[in-house]
Amino acid sequence: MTAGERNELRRQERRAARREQSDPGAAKRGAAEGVTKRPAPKQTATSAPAAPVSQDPRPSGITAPARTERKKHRHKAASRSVEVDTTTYRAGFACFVGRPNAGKSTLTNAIIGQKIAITSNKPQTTRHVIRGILHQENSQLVLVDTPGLHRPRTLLGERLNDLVRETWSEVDVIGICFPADEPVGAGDRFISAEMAELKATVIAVVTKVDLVDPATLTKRLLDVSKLYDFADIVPVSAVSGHQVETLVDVLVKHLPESPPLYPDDVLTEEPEQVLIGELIREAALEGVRDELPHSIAVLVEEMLVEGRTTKIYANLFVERDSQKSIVIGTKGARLKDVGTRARAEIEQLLGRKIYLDLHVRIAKEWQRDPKQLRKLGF
Ligand SMILES: Nc1nc2c(ncn2[C@@H]2O[C@H](COP(=O)(O)OP(=O)(O)OP(=O)(O)O)[C@@H](O)[C@H]2O)c(=O)[nH]1
Repeated sequence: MTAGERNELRRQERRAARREQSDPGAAKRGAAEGVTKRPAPKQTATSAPAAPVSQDPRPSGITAPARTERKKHRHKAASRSVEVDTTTYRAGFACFVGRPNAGKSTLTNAIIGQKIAITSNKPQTTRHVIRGILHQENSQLVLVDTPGLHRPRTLLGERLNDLVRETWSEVDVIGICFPADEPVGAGDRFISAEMAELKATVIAVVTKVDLVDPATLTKRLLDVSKLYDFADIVPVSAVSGHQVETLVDVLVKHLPESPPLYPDDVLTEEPEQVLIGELIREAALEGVRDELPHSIAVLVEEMLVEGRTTKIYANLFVERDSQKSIVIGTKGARLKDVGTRARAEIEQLLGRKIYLDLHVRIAKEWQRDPKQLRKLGF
């Protein structure tokens, strides 16, 4: 071995030791991540029996509440001491798709039981692929959150579409979300048609059922059932929790038999800084009535732990001067408000006190500039 080779070997050993020190689970997770790249064989998913058909006058395949007495839709992480029976254990990836505002993020949060995806009543606020992991005794459900599919107008739009299609091709189950309070439309037909070529099992999720009466729901379920040959159709309300557990059961039923893909203490793969950035962006979007959602990006520049407080320095990027004034508001009142709301959310996420330093900056045309997009994490 040459001196150069010896040095390289030592460098590699040092790097591995550092990695292990800073994140002892990394090696295990790394191995698990490899599984996501596998050409996921659809083993049991396609052959799994359909969910029990209810007595309701609904199309076949619609899944009625399996257990009416189920208390809550929160799930505890499986205890470490639980022996995993890998012969019946299922693990895999699922994602929710659907038109903007269909309730995908809210549903992801309801299933994982922690605020990991970003919700807002403005369409198109979900940008990052955020994985939430639901650990149950005999299954592990990895939820991938994607933005919607759109006619791209900018480089960002194209990247987002690529991301969506890439995600669709990697998951085991796709749940198309149809809001119960809106009629089935062209967007729903477009998304359903996109499913034909995919290897994943496709189910329909009729969301926000708390907003409609039974007759409207029945009509919506029938309309949805005509769109595609869904493996199951599940009506849910992420807000009331109605049928959220049933939906989890259905998703899990369609996962392949597989050992766990992640250690049982992992809730999301998204780094803390990205989650914090998303919470700030969500706060900044509140009450904005124009096209601003597409133009705001947040980058958490630095996080410093000082005693019991974590200091967070973040930049809020907009594209134009006029947008900057909107975000800041009269005499800075709006930005102050954004900071207060974001701080409360972040403190809840981190479970400790934070000091938040927010700056609004202009990054001209960032949605069209590859360098800026990279910097902002796209
Ligand atoms: N009443 C009711 N409202 C819901 C429910 N699920 C979501 N919402 C509301 O619908 C709006 C959109 O929800 P999101 O979860 O952000 O929708 P999304 O599909 O992720 O939206 P995009 O990120 O735009 O694709 C929010 O205001 C939610 O609070 C539900 O089950 N019941």
